[in-house]
Amino acid sequence: MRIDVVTIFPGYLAPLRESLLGRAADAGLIEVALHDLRSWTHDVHQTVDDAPYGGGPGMVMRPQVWGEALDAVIASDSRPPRLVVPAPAGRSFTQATARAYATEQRLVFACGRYEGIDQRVVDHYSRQFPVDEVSIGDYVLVGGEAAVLVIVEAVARLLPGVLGNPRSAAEDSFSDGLLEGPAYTRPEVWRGQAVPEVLRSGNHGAIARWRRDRALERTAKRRPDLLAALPEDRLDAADQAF
Ligand SMILES: Nc1ccccc1-c1cnco1
Repeated sequence: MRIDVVTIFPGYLAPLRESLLGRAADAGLIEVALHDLRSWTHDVHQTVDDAPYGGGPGMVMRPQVWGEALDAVIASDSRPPRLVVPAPAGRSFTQATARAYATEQRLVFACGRYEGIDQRVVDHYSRQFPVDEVSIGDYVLVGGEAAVLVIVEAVARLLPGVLGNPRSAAEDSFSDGLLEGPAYTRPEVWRGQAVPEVLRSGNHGAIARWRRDRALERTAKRRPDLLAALPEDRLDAADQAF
């Protein structure tokens, strides 16, 4: 997979070259290219934003700069892109989104700052490629860069060969629609707290049941919305207690 990120703070995306993603890039599983939006400005101040039409607070990013940047970046590789624009008004980015993005040959991220990017940029490219405005949560960031780090990590870990243990991608939180329950490791007792007996019993059926119950309990308490969204056939008779 090829990933391009256009941003006015390329240094912010340096972590994409570290650890997990760094190894994946070295192994050629992911190709990450960072592009400084200001490279496509032509004035001495490298202006990327301007006052919003209709007035109001903040600044809007200019369409001309984004158009030249995205034209150049998209043309730099033959793989057809999905353009992803992190935005507070975007559709929610979920594990399902991550799974869908993991099937793409190429993702091009446009990192907006200030009050966003002139809408005509998204409208223009939507006529040529799939364009998604996505939100990673209901809070306000200064720009899209942090969201790109989140999205790229969630997507890259699903790519074959990126994770050491492929099973964990399939079994992690949200993959069965529930939150993961509590996890324990040695020592057996720590500050007077013992590991639940069942986990040391060697009874795999009982352990699986206990883990499912803890996941259902935690999901019912912390994310009842996830429980309500579960398809009927995903809950068996023993689950009905939640
Ligand atoms: N708040 C923001 C400001 C700028 C670009 C993205 C966001 C965002 C993305 N997901 C939540 O917020």
